[in-house]
Amino acid sequence: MAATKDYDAAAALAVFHESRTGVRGLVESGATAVPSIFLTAATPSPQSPATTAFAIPAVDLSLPRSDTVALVRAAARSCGFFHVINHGVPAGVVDSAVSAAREFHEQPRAARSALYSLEPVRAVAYSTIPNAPQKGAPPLPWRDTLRVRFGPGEAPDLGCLPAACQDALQEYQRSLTEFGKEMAGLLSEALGVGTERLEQAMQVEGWLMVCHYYPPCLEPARVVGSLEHTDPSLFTVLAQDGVGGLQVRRDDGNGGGGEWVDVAPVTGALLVNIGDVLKVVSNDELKSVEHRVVIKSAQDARVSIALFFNPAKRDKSDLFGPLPELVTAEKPARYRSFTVPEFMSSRRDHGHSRSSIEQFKVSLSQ
Ligand SMILES: O=C(O)CCC(=O)C(=O)O
Ligand SMILES: [Fe+2]
Repeated sequence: MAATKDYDAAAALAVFHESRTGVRGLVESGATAVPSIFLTAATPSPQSPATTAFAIPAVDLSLPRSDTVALVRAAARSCGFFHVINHGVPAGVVDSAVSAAREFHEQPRAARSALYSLEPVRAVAYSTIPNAPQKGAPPLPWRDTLRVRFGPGEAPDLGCLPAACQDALQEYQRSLTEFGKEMAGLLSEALGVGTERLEQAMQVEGWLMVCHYYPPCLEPARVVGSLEHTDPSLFTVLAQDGVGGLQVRRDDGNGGGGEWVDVAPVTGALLVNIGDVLKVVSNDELKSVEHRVVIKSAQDARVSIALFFNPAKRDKSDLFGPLPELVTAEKPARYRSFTVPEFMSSRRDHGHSRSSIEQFKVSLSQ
């Protein structure tokens, strides 16, 4: 009776989106059982504990430049994730942004539901973003997201957000613009191609911000906060509260998926991870690592803000591929060149896992 089951799931999904109040709406309404549209078919559950203690590397921006570059190089080549400390973004700016995101998601239902939209975001949209279809994955994550697009072009009209929230998110994005330029320079130096090279090649911009809210769940082991994925960005900067739940997949050394390990939040740090576009541009020098979010708490909601730094050059004529300096006789180009629209369409077709860049891989066997 697959057809009946599918019909029920589609109907349940439609009813959920029509409520326009996200997962938090369910929790607020006192629901005790997790609806099946959130349940993972696959076992074991994503909650399965990490077996190895593993510390995400830290990069200290107050060290002499060459030491910082060495830390970035080591972290971006091994783990693909690193905490940045002494980053120069005032702690108050980061904390206010995380509080503002929480405030948005914890507003009364009517205020949130006015912004509920599943459409690609122009300036501001709020929704539970469905998972891309993937075998064994539930249709919905246990997560609500406020998406804010800051560019290109004029500053967005954030007038639909509460005033305090507008100011805090805008201030955070402004502060991270400087930080993003600094990070692009460090990553460029880490690749040995000169401070300005990444900026010149692609114009690095942090325009897309996603403010996630992971409500508490009475059956946390049965839901997925964020399904495993790699980021499509050059790099992503994440601010989070102290609840935890982010996990990264360690490399098993053979290019395959290793075990999941917890990324414990570090007070005052910003977390940076390498995305698929930078992996390609670096000709596989840097790693774009799979990550996911599990729900840790039956009491506390978790809040995180991801800012995606992407190439601003994204026309049909702007080609990306491994930087010529990183292609040698010993290390030929691992990928063919492609445009950002081509890459995004591959991601839609292949889901958000690492397979979306595989199709640009050049076969090295001939
Ligand atoms: O909430 C998090 O910690 C991670 C979110 C994430 O991976 C993303 O938005 O791409
Ligand atoms: Fe991500």
